[in-house]
Amino acid sequence: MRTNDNQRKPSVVHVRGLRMRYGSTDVLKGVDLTVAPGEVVALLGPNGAGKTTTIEVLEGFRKRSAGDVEVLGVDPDHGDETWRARLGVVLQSWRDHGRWRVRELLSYLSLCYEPYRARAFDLDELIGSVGLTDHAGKRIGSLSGGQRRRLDVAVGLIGQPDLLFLDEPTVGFDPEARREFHELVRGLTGTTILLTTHDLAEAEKLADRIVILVAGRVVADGTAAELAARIAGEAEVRYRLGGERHVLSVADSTGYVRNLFAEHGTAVDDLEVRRASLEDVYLALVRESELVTA
Ligand SMILES: Nc1ncnc2c1ncn2[C@@H]1O[C@H](COP(=O)(O)OP(=O)(O)OP(=O)(O)O)[C@@H](O)[C@H]1O
Repeated sequence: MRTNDNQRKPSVVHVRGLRMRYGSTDVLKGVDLTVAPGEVVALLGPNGAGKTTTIEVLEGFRKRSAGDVEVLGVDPDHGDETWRARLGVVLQSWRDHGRWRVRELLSYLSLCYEPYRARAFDLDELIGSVGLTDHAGKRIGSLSGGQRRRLDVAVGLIGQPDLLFLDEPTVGFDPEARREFHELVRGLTGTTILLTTHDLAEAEKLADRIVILVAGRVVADGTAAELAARIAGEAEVRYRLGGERHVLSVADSTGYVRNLFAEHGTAVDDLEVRRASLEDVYLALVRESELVTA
């Protein structure tokens, strides 16, 4: 977590018993979610689990069917312009404004936030912080996918938001652009972020806390290590001894390895201890929850 006294501060997002119904279909069935100031929370879940719906309710884009929701201390159904100006929203990449130049668009958008600004704002600093200084004079239509996404983030940050929403931010990125984007987000120290993603490595890299949503319900909420502890009874230990390969699952891997070395010393070779990855944890939790809700 990027701030150490989050527990004592009021939460940025506070959701209790959120329900959403489209026609006769319940899409959110009582979601509880808390995000503390400065925290980065990743919302994971299979297609159709309700992630975007949840985010859209929090952004005030959708009216919920039931439940208590506060974002920055305000019910999103009653959020005014001042409240809205405190939110940053990065939607899945948009393709408008191709003829505008980067700095020109950001400068124009920045003016819209001027009446709501509490802090000094430097446009070139923002452009620099998303790594677009060398592209500030370029037409938006000529940017690469990764540069375009940086611009999306700059648009999300232009109002100096207290809370930033990132909806599947790196879809379609090549590995280099993805890594650069992750560095960019990790550099936004102090900004509270709620992101959705299908990329588990991304969630693990960026998020302080992971919330897994399945069929409209939160089935897990914790750090990646806490989630792993929920299912990871055993670790896999692999090693080579006297030319023979050994692979086995053990509950106490540290104790096992200690005994192994005490008994065989330097004859043990190629040792690997593998704990459950976030992907193992995620798939186990989703399967378990789908069995319960089936
Ligand atoms: N306007 C709508 N009217 C009716 N049903 C809707 C509407 N919007 C979303 N849904 C349904 O609500 C469910 C949740 O959708 P949502 O987009 O929130 O899921 P998601 O977890 O974000 O999925 P994905 O990972 O595919 O983006 C889906 O079954 C979807 O079909």
